[in-house]
Amino acid sequence: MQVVIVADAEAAARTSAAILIEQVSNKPDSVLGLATGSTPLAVYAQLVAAYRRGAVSFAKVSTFNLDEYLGLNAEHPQSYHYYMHEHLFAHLDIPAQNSHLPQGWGDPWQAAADYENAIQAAGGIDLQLLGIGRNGHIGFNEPGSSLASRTRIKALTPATLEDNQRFFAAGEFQPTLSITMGIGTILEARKILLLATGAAKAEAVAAMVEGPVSAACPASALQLHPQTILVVDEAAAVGLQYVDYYRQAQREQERLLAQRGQYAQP
Ligand SMILES: O=P(O)(O)OC[C@H]1O[C@](O)(CO)[C@@H](O)[C@@H]1O
Repeated sequence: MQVVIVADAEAAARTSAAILIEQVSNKPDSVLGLATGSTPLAVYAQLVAAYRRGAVSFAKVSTFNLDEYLGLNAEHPQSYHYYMHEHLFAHLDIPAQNSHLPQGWGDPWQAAADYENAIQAAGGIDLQLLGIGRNGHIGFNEPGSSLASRTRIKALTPATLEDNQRFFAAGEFQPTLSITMGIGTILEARKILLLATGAAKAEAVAAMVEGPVSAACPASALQLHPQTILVVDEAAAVGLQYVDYYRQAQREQERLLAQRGQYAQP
């Protein structure tokens, strides 16, 4: 896993957006895996800004989101369909039919199977953007999830329900079930970019990077993925034991890339 430590949440969003833009510039018909939650919001704002200044086009891109609540329709303000439309899709040139989210209504078993098929039919995900829950979840794969799991229904833990309670009004229906890509599904993405910021994520980040590969921390499964980049700010990196090494490796990587540029000169 490549660990990139940057100063703050703003720098983390900038770095992550640059990676996504590079992906789309290199492969305009990229299939992107997208995430929700508070963390990616600043990344999406950067993508919208880049699109508006003409730096990138998403006209050929397809997207697949990680997850959705069960029991909310696409118009519900807390649904991830609504979130993605509000924060990203309404502001970019992605054709509407190219954006996919798991369906939180109707037959969820059928929706899960259809979602897996749609990802396959699109040729698989080129770059998957992820956040991480305080309990180490990715998507809604809560602790205890099979590391080989596929898109399916998943019950939310009390910790996740509590974390997400702030988005629902008092007395409003808050879903306790979700439909989420599985960990096996996520691991099939060709590249993975996980973004984590703030002190509340430090423990989960340490477990993901330096703990054992274990269903107790679903994000630790990313240790098995050959092309994962983790972008963290200083606050989320405080629990990492080998932080000096990650910084050194980052410097070496930059030096090598600069050299490669030199060798590429005619
Ligand atoms: O970025 P936040 O709001 O801390 O959310 C943490 C995680 O919880 C989820 O929203 C649940 O799907 C993830 O997508 C996200 O990475």
